Amino acid sequence: MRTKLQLIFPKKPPRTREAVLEVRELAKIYRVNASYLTVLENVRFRAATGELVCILGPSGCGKSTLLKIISGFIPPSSGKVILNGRPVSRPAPDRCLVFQEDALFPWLTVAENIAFGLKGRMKNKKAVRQETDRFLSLVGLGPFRDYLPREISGGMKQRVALARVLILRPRVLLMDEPFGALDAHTRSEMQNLLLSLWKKLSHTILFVTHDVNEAVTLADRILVMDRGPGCIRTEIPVGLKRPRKREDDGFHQFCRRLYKELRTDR
Ligand SMILES: Nc1ncnc2c1ncn2[C@@H]1O[C@H](COP(=O)(O)OP(=O)(O)OP(=O)(O)O)[C@@H](O)[C@H]1O
Repeated sequence: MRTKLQLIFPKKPPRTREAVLEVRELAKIYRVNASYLTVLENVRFRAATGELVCILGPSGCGKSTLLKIISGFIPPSSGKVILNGRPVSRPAPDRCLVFQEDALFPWLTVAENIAFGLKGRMKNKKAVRQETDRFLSLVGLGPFRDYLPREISGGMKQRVALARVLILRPRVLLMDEPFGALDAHTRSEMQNLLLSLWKKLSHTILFVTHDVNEAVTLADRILVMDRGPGCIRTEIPVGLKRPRKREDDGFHQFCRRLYKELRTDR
């Protein structure tokens, strides 16, 4: 049965772009001591090439578990993840995961951290340097190329974390509350940076958050999850024009509707 809010929100327009990622009837059961915990049940959705999809849901609904399965770090108990027509069975550079606390290599400089994943793939040192410079500049860290991670701020570390995965040209970028530990101003700067990189590089992004404002700022489409066990309750296309401004009435209205959708007693 459709909820009241599903009736208020416009239906997603027909997808014109090819699906790059398909999650089919995914379930995950963890074994904890002697008992079993069903964390995900019947999760299914698709993400088109170049689409920015936010996954929004309460704590413990299985958002991180879902991203770990899509990245191939853990297997599902049943169901499948299909990327470009092929089932995912292990981690691969076509799917890169960025976490809230991204551990950079502390003994490498900013530029060396960004170049790290390229070295096994590109033999030509000049080409590695050129690519590294390009990504340093894309994330605004050109002047900091020789700094060590301990010498830069939390926001700058997340820029390095972003650059070092984007340089690998993943088909799908998986982001697990990547800006959750940043102050409000830096967080907003990082959201703008992510949007400008996404516009330039047009990769598909799955972005997990429990911040309604963040989801409305970023997403083409929001998947709202429920817990106990985790499933996708509804999909909401965000029809607001970009760039989105938080002070706009349309933005507020959208957030209010989403808050309602997230309430379990609605
Ligand atoms: N390796 C594991 N073994 C057993 N249970 C786990 C494991 N990983 C996660 N869980 C459980 O699965 C449930 C979902 O966890 P998960 O981290 O995926 O949720 P989440 O929605 O990302 O939460 P949050 O928003 O708080 O980060 C929780 O009850 C958690 O305790």
